Amino acid sequence: MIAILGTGKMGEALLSGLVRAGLRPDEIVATARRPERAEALRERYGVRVAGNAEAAKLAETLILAVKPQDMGALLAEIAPHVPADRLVISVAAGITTAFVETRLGDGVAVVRVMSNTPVLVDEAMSVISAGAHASEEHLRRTEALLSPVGKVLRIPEAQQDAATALSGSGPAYFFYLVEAMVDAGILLGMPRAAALDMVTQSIVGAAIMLRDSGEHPVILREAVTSPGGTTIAAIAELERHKVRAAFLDAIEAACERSRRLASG
Ligand SMILES: NC(=O)C1=CN([C@@H]2O[C@H](COP(=O)(O)OP(=O)(O)OC[C@H]3O[C@@H](n4cnc5c(N)ncnc54)[C@H](OP(=O)(O)O)[C@@H]3O)[C@@H](O)[C@H]2O)C=CC1
Ligand SMILES: O=C(O)[C@@H]1CCC=N1
Repeated sequence: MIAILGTGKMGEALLSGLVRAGLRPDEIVATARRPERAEALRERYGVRVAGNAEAAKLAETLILAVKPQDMGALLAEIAPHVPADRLVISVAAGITTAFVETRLGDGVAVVRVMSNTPVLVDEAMSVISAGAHASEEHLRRTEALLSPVGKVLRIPEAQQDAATALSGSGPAYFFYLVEAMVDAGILLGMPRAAALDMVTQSIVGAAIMLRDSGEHPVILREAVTSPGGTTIAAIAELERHKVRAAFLDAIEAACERSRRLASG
């Protein structure tokens, strides 16, 4: 039995992925703070819903998916009900494995995960790190849960905040970029729906080329950039507006925020 504690956006994305991957709904128990939310999850997926303490007792694997600010309260609530042989997977930004271990005690195995919302389309990027008591087997169990919904990479825990800033938040940067490009299309008099189609297909095509060609992004960009042409006119403006520097600063800020999240 797998429990998802705090089934909001990320918890539900993971839950739907587990169901798509073939887990039976009766092998999953979900918890939520509001009864109407729990009821909606039960109706949508046929999973069992329960309180946190009951779910912690029932499941061998617990996925903690509350916001970082709510993690202390959740751990205090479940600590008396988590036997030492459980695997506890935390997907919260900024929450260290030590934070969870200290509150659950007794050598419980903790794996820290940073995934992202493309889990909804089985294209997640999930990075995982073992806590002090998590073994190779615990990492394998975590990989088995996450690999049906995307790519999984093991990283040292010291890199988790950087990964949160890059791939955890990453999809938001691309959506933001799409919004901006569609607005540019509107500025040029393009209908919104057509502009969105053009930008979406361009980003999908570019992403697949990046993933499947094995080429460096610089090579792929240079192939689009004709001497004296349109692309270099646009790139010159992006450079003039320091867009590259803005990305460096933005992702550094996200990493710094991740580091501070556990303290509220
Ligand atoms: N969204 C994303 O792209 C990503 C999020 N994450 C991480 O996932 C976690 C959740 O984020 P997200 O899904 O966006 O946030 P949400 O607010 O959508 O989900 C958190 C859920 O937990 C519920 N909750 C809070 N406290 C409790 C409790 N004590 N018992 C049961 N349920 C509780 C909340 O209930 P209520 O609705 O009543 O507040 C809410 O539904 C965060 O830690 C975040 O860092 C990681 C990667 C990507
Ligand atoms: O914005 C956040 O804090 C969460 C973590 C990574 C993506 N969303």
